[in-house]
Formats: sequence, structure tokens, C-alpha cells
Amino acid sequence: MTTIISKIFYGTLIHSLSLTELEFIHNALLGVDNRGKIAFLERNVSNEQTLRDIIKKWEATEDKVVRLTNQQFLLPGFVDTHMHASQYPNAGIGMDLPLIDWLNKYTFPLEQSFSSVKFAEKIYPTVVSHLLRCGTTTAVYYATIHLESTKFLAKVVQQKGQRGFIGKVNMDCNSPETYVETIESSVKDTVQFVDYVLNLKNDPPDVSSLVTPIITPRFAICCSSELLNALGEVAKKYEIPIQSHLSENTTEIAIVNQLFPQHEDYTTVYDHHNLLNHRTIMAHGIHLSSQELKLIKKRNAGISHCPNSNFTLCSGVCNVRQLLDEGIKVGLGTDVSGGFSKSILDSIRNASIASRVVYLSSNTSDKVYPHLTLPELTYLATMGGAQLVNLENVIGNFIVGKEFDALLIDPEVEGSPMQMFDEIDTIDRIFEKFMFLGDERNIKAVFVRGRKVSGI
Ligand SMILES: Nc1nc2[nH]cnc2c(=O)[nH]1
Ligand SMILES: [Zn+2]
Repeated sequence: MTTIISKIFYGTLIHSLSLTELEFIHNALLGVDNRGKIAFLERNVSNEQTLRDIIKKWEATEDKVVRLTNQQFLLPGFVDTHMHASQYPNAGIGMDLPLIDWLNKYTFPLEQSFSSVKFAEKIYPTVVSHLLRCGTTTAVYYATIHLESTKFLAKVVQQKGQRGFIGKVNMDCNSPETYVETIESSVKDTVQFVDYVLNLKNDPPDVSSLVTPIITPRFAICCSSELLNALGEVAKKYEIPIQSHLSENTTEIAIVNQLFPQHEDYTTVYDHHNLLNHRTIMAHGIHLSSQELKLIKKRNAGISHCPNSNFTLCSGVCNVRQLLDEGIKVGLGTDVSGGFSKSILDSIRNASIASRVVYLSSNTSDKVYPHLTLPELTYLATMGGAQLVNLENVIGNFIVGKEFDALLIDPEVEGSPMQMFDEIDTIDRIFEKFMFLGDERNIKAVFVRGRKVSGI
């Protein structure tokens, strides 16, 4: 089969090769084929003749070439590994309470509104468009317990061309009277939802779907042991991922210990119900014992680090360095609306600050935990997230053969929040400024599987 090139980018690419290796590729020529895969990547193409020769070799034409300016660059798309689409209307409000009170006062009443699909139709298209505009090419979503509204979210994600993992939330106990399911309806609706998403029509029909169902027990407090068991079975039968919350808040942990006294710790509760494996994403993981860390590593589950939420709900400060030292997979999450920002750039900044808090408080003890570096933060936002969703061989950086999920960054847009000074601002300084000062105004275009899904 001959490769048909549909787009070629000429300019600077920045991506992670590993946790510590951030690569800048100058004068790069990157070709995307008509199936959205990276067909070629040539480095140091410094003259027009070489550029023309390469284009000719791939039987492409000059009109396919997008020429980046000296300040522009391409980045891999961001992965938000934990986001409550249903909580988007609450982003920026309700920061006065800790987790359990916050859930009861602000979160459950809002989520209950999604019993109406009409309400979902007002909210979900905006959520997905806003995340795409912020550069989130892959999102792992919590919806609500409601089947029809959650199906609608899956459809919106697919229609807008985002890569998405969509979870119908499960809650059969310790929940408000008006926002709870029976175990029977919870399992039945989950299976129906999984079937619905797995049967969504692809475009073109012969490519794998960008949308995947994810099993979503809200957290151990809201799920009976019977429900957790049933969900473990559904996840196994369909070979699909699992997400939940783990060890976010000390009151939460105490309640779990009370509800499940037969299990050693919170992590073991999920493990016992077959919900902890290489496809599992656990949000937070702040207060884990060394035994729990070992179990997470053994099962190859991942942690979604949601630093904005951890600060905002005063849940604690996650020691990401320790997770990484243990060899645990880590990605970033916004956790809207526990976190008030929808942008992974915000998660990057708060992850940086959280790691400095950990460093400062470890500074006088035996074990010092160095703060996260720029290469590490970049990795967590892209490749780390890709690992959590088991797509590390598909997305996350610009390796030939991977799918082209990318952001075209333009530091010079009108009203840009980052200032540059030609005399001193080399591309590495511009990149760092974007990571700490930039916002969606600087994200000129967003691509998922080679298709432009946001921007001009
Ligand atoms: N941050 C957060 N933690 C939770 N634990 C259980 N539900 C939630 C939620 O909606 N947000
Ligand atoms: Zn959450």
C-alpha cells in the first residue's frame, strides 16, 4: 500500500524521548499520512533544495507544507487523565469545603441535573470544545450515573474528534437518595453503555475508534462490594480500562477503612475486586503507604496527579517524585471541578509548585525529593498520560509510525500572555515561557490523528 501524505510541517518540534530527555528538533520536516500517522521525520532540513527533494521522494506537493515561523513550534497533544465533564459548570466555585462536604454541597446536586439529557446537551459540547481549544487531545472523562447523558457525551467526543475515555459513573450506596442507583441498574446500564460506545460508527469505518468506554466506580465509599465485583468482571470481559479515586483525603480513607475492615488498606479494596491492573487509572494517590505503592507498581496501575484539585480541596500534596522513583506510571489531570482549571498547562504549573512544596518539606529530613524539572513536567503532560491510557506506542511524542496528535504553538499571537525579547529569547526559553505563561491563545491549531479539531 502506498503512503499518501496529507500534511507536512516544516519548523521546530519539541517532544519527550523519556522522563528526563526533552528533544528540540530544529528545521524538522514531518509528514502525516492520510490515516493520521507520522510517515516521516527528517531533521536539520536547512535548505529549500533538500526540502523539495524529500517532498518529491514522498510524492507530495509544496501546497501540503505548513511552514512554521522561527518562534512557532509543534508539541505533542496534552493528555488529561482525570476530568469530570459533568462538573464543568462548577469550575471556579465551591472552594470552601474539603472533599466529602464539597461532594454533598456542590457536586452531587449538579451531577444529578444530568438525569435530563437536555441538560447534558447544553453542557457537554462546550466542555469538549473548550478542552480541545486548551490542547487536550486525549481526555479521560467521568460523566454521571445517567446512561443517556453519558452516551451523549461519548457521541460528542467522537463527533468533535477528540481521543476520549468515557465513564458512566457507578454509585449504589452512601450516596444522596436522589443520586444513587440500584446495583442491578448500575451494572445493566454500564454494560449497555459499554456496548453503545464499542459500537459507535468510525469514520472511516476501518480505523480503530478514538472513543473508549472506561469502567468508573466513583470511589469505594459509593460502591458496595457486590457492585465492585460486578464491575471488575465487566472490565475483564470487555478488556477495557478502569478509573476511580484513591487515597485523596484522610477522612475519605478513614471511611473506606470502616466500610471495608476486612481489607488491609484502600488500594487492596480495589485490588480485591479485580479493579487494579495495567489498565487502571487512580486519581490522586496522595496518602499511600509504602505497601500500597508496591501493590500499585506490581499491578502496573497508573496515578493521575491532579495538583490543582489537591490544593483547592486541601486534600494534600502528592509526592510525585516518590511515585516515579517507585516506577509507577504517572500522568496529569485537571480533576475539574475539584480543580478549577480546565487546562493541562495549569496542571503542569501546579505539579511544578506541588513538587517544590514536597522538596521544601523534605529538605531537612533524611530523604530529599528533588522538584520536577521542565523535561519531567513535559513528559507527564504527554507521554506519561499516554502510558496511563496504554497508548504509549500510539501517541505522546513524534516517533515515526505514531499517530499525529499535536499542538501548533504560536507565542506571537495578538494579546499573547507571554512576552518575548528577540535579543535573548532562544527557542528553549520560548518553550519554557509557554509552559509557565502561555495559554490557549497561543495554541493556534490542535490535531488529533492528523485531523485539525480546533484552531485555524
Ligand atoms: N476530586 C474528587 N474526588 C472524588 N471522590 C469521589 N468523587 C469525587 C469527585 O467528584 N471529585
Ligand atoms: Zn475526580
